[in-house]
Amino acid sequence: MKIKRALISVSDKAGIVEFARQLANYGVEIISTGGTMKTLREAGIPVTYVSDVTGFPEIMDGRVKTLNPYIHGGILALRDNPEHTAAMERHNIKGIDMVVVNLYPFRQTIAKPDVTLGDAIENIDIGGPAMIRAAAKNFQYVAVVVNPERYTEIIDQLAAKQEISAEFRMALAQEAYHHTAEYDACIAQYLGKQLDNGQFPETMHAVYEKVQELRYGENPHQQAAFYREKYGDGFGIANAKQLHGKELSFNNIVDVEAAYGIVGEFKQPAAAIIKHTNPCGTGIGKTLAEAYGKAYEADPVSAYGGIVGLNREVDAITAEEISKIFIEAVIAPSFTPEALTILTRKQNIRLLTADAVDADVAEFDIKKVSGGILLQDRDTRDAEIEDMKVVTKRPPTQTEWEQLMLAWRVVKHVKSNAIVVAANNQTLGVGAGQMNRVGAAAIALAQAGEKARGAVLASDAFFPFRDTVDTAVTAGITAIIQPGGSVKDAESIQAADEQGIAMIFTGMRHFKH
Ligand SMILES: NC(=O)c1ncn([C@@H]2O[C@H](COP(=O)(O)O)[C@@H](O)[C@H]2O)c1NC=O
Repeated sequence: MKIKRALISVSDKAGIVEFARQLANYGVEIISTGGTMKTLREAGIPVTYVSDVTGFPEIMDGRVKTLNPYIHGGILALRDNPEHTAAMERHNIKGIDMVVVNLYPFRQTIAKPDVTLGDAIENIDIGGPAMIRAAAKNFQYVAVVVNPERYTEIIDQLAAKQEISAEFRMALAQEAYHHTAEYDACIAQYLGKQLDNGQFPETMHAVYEKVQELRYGENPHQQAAFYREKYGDGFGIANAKQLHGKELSFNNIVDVEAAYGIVGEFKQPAAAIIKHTNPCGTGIGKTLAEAYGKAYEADPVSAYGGIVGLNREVDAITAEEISKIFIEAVIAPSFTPEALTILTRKQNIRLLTADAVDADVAEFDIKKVSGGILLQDRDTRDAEIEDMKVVTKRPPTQTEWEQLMLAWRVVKHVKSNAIVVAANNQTLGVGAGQMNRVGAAAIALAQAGEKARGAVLASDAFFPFRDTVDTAVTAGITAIIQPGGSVKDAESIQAADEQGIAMIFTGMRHFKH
């Protein structure tokens, strides 16, 4: 299919002069709207003004410029349909074989802090999408170009064969419909916000772009790919930079997310080691190396093959410690050059940096169920000592308070039913994903062993019975943090008081399913 006439009407004029010049060199006649025409003519490229084709001026501040049968007939005519070609002849409509359009910058306009509804509305492109959709529908005969990144490939095809291949025209059409769909979705979302339709939209049009295909999914027999929000703010795991190591696996990505989530809870240097999305060890310290050492010591057996999350720049001392065992991946805000030298000695270890997600980012937590999704706010509420209530006769000591806060911050990230035992700025035992709470406590306490004597215990949800308190005290726990709210709270409090331990209620639950 030879390209004889091209209509170019672009808001983003990047690369357009060079592209149009090349088209002109191949003998393509170029038609353009006012601004584009000006840009091209100033560059010395011959251009036919769209008004000279339509016989009509651009009117109403450009709201109507290409919405005309001379344009749309030229784009939509089926070139091998005698009725269509007869109509072209009868009405003196000439074919348009290529449409190069990018749209009024609606998304950029509404991103401006002082944007008015009027500005937004004026930036809704009408003529552009009409031409794009027409050209995409008629891709058998017409090439549609919405993405400036395609300019080079188009010129390459013209250089090689003087035409655009049928396969490429279809791919361009598909890209074009994605483009207009995204554009309209953005407008609908914006208008929904103006109408204050509530926090949860009636219809969701999320736009994700593929980051990479993965070797496999959760298991080798499952195929998988990784996507990120196309118009996100650039934070979080989907925007992490991989500095070194093997390609991330599906499970690595999930675990890296978990690791970064935990260490993001802490203001002081913190480290977490993740296995199957649960933290087998978490530590805090004055330095990152100290925090990592505590996280590792918490459960050295499970740490093997784990994913490490750190909330400070990784220094050489920490890097040396990490490189002592096999670790799958490390995520941190940054690495010093020395740390990178040490860690990259290991060929396979994946090293990632990412911007943590701020608590105030209005992002939904989304969970997939068959046939739908569940949306909720992210669980970002910070634990403040002032919000907590001492319910026992004995209040926690200062040290107990510190360890209780550590355990509480960690238990939030452990699969429910969850129990965390902690002392000396590290977790000692983690009971994750159990079907009853006392079972989770038994696992965490067994793992802590003798170290549970004088340690503290956190529970992600209330105790339905006093049995967990009794089990904890028997193992040597001296203070407990839990949400409270059970009908049998009084029995748990009595159990704590009888045995002289401290207990605090947070009034907030941290289930994680
Ligand atoms: N109204 C129309 O008929 C119309 N035809 C093309 N446009 C848009 O006008 C823009 C280019 O305008 P200019 O060449 O004047 O800078 C493009 O983003 C194109 O999508 C139109 N503008 C908006 O709807």
